[in-house]
Amino acid sequence: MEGRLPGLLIAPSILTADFARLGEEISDVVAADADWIHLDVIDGHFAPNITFGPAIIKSLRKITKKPFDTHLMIAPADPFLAAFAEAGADHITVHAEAGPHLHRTLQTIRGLGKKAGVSLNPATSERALDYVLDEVDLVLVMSVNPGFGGQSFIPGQLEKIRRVREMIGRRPIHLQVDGGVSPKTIAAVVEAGADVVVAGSAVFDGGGRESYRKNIAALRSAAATAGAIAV
Ligand SMILES: O=C(CO)[C@H](O)[C@H](O)COP(=O)(O)O
Ligand SMILES: [Fe+2]
Repeated sequence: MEGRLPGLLIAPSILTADFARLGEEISDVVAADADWIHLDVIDGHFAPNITFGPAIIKSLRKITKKPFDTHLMIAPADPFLAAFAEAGADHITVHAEAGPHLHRTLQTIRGLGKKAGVSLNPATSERALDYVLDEVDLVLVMSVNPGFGGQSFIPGQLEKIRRVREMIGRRPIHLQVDGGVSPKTIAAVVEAGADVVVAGSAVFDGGGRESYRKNIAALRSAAATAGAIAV
């Protein structure tokens, strides 16, 4: 497909969707060519917002078979991993800052039969991944501080994305970037090494599947110009 970067996955974040019509909103982004559905779980303790938990995810599971990419901004995460797995999460990503036993947490997620992800806040070094990469299926670099959609991309995170890409080497690990990704920033993110981008406000703009289709297509074609766009 013209303007489409092979291998790039787009994961719309439902944080900026209309929560009164969440099922329809998910059907609409699926119809609009989303690859994964990114579910932001926030507890008001680890990050300053409160969203939803396993019960909502279980209901949404009926809407689509697309991978549910679950971003846990909660601490502690360990007591809730089984509930998110049972609710239908496919990927469970925890924050490196959320608990003292990251290695054990990642082993638990894989033991539940799910893909294990680690997320890094903007102030967290990529060195937090040392000694756990063999337990990881996905690294999520936050390009905003966690909690809210619609924030501005933090350009300093591009250097971290490049370093994580180098650390991953030939391992089969996705490198995902989340926060402030738009047609203006996506090329730089992809050029730095991301193969999965999360986008909330850039996708859920306009309302309805035709707008979402245009928004996702705009992200894909901007990504395909990697090299030409600065942030
Ligand atoms: O994890 C998140 C916030 O904590 C969201 O996934 C992220 O902010 C997406 O929204 P936007 O693309 O509007 O920045
Ligand atoms: Fe997220």
